[in-house]
Amino acid sequence: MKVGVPKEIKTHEYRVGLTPGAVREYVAAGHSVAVETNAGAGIGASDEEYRKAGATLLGSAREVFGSSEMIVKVKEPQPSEWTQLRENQILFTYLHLAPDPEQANGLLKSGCTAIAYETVTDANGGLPLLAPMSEVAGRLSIEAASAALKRYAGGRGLLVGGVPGVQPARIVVIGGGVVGTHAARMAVGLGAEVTMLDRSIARLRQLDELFDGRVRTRFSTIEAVEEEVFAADVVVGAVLIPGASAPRLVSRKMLSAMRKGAVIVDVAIDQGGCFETSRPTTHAEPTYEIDGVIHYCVANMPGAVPLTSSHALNNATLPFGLALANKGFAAVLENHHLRAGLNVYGGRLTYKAVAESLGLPYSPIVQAAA
Ligand SMILES: NC(=O)C1=CN([C@@H]2O[C@H](COP(=O)(O)OP(=O)(O)OC[C@H]3O[C@@H](n4cnc5c(N)ncnc54)[C@H](O)[C@@H]3O)[C@@H](O)[C@H]2O)C=CC1
Ligand SMILES: CC(=O)C(=O)O
Ligand SMILES: [Mg+2]
Repeated sequence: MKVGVPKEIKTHEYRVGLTPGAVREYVAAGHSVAVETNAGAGIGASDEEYRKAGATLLGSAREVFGSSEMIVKVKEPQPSEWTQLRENQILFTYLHLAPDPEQANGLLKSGCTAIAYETVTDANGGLPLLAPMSEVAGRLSIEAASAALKRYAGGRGLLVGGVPGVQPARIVVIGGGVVGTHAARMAVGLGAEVTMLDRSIARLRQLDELFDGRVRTRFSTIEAVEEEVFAADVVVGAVLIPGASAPRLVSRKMLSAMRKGAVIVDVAIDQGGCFETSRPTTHAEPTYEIDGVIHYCVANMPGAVPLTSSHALNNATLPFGLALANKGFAAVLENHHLRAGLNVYGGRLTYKAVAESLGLPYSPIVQAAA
């Protein structure tokens, strides 16, 4: 198959869809890979390294889109990219369509076959192509909170771990999945007082064991969220209902009763965010303030550490990408984990929670492929 890798164009996005190492694997499997010049600059991978790995370098995204049967990216396509996608071309990338009707419309119009990393599943009930970036974003969330808590940044002026004799920051993590767990690991490591909330009692039991009593766990109800948020110095939003818009768990009214100078890091912003007052920000201007509370809502957090993130992402996407390159759309029909990633096919939405969030018709894949 002809595989194409354009350079990422989202603000301060430095990751790349295929590393030179991954290109080598595709080429070894008999595929041709076209890479846009400078696509790997953000991870220090030169055009020469891509050439050595067996790629053909092309001077523009237009040539890459125009000549490839499958496009492998990192972030959701931007408006100038939707218009370059065509019928039956496979797009393999993060999409986060639920809160993004414009992108959804662009992809539906293109007729492309779009497989979203974030809804591909594995045999353990996990999301294997979201997990590596959730690990990164979870860990980064505490770095972001720590920066925003500084007084000059508008925060309360708290050191996350405190010092002997002075209490540390109270960090509340809503959602105890991959992001939440990695946020908690960093927060515990820095010496914060950590509370995790989740809707799954089974998950709360696992977290209790994992952290050996070092974090408090709490079942997530409106009352619990309210009590915890009011007493928090930092709140990390880390909930997910796969494919769907994030549930709004912290209202504007709750926010207004929070401590002044407290920080919220809404990692779930790529699915629309779990605070009523969240709106997506970029690494260029990551924070804003409402009611004295600092909001950090960067939708592509792992883009800030592209070297770590591109390798972690490629490790996870490689087997799925190779299956797509080897078998084309048949791979989607054959493998139910890859099929769970199919969000758009032939101008129809094939992922139920996405269609419901957007208020658009849903077509089961069997019907869409008929
Ligand atoms: N902003 C960014 O750069 C990035 C954002 N993300 C996003 O972070 C979010 C979380 O991702 P993961 O941790 O991988 O998901 P996950 O599926 O591993 O964990 C989500 C957790 O939320 C819990 N949950 C659902 N509803 C809840 C509620 N009402 N109250 C409390 N907990 C609830 C679930 O039980 C689950 O344990 C997703 O929206 C993901 O797309 C992930 C990576 C990067
Ligand atoms: C998951 C996601 O949105 C990201 O890695 O940018
Ligand atoms: Mg988006």
